[in-house]
Amino acid sequence: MEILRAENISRIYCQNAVSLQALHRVSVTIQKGEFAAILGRSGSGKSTLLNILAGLDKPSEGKVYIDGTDIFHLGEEKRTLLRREKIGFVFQAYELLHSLTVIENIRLPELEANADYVGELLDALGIRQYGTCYPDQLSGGEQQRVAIARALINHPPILFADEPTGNLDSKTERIVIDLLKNLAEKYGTSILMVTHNEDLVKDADRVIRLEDGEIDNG
Ligand SMILES: Nc1ncnc2c1ncn2[C@@H]1O[C@H](COP(=O)(O)OP(=O)(O)OP(=O)(O)O)[C@@H](O)[C@H]1O
Repeated sequence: MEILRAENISRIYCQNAVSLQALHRVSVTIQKGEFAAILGRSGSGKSTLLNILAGLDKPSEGKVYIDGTDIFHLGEEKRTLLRREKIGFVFQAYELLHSLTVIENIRLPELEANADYVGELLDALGIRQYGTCYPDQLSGGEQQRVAIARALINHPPILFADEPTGNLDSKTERIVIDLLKNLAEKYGTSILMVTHNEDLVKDADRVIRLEDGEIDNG
């Protein structure tokens, strides 16, 4: 069963009267529960593709279906609601709110979140002791674990992660990737992770290689 299907995605950026084709007719399908990695060099279009698949940016051409819904056929408001219901997003730079505690950050996308589930995520990610701390008091790896908990709080069927360990040392990177994988397996979440690190893609069920904005099937 597929959770995401993208058909012939192209993205052209226009800047200073110059246009740049960042993606050219990229098609991708992600199955329920699958852990897929998008691998490619800097500038190959990885972040552009991830942002479009997550509905954060619009393609110049092409369609994206999440759980069967054509997301760019929806108006802005409905797309935001669909994102809230179906998508979790983990950013390289964590993007936590520094004036909120760890627990407040985690609950932010889902203020009605069940307290037991918040506790379960805190335990699973080994951050229960930091619940009332502020992000600045935590290490980078700990902050990324908070960001993963926040991304999972709404039980999304698909989790997008853009270089989630890009700011971490290799030991912490391993811990974060293992946690991400274990949680996704536990909750049946699909993961689509962008990386340029060949070592990390060994964990993935499937690797999608991007080169100059195109899928490299070679
Ligand atoms: N907002 C933008 N305006 C204009 N050009 C952009 C914009 N965002 C990205 N680009 C260009 O599109 C191409 C693809 O960029 P993108 O960030 O998707 O690649 P990437 O593979 O994620 O790179 P990195 O690994 O360095 O993050 C690059 O040539 C980049 O300069």
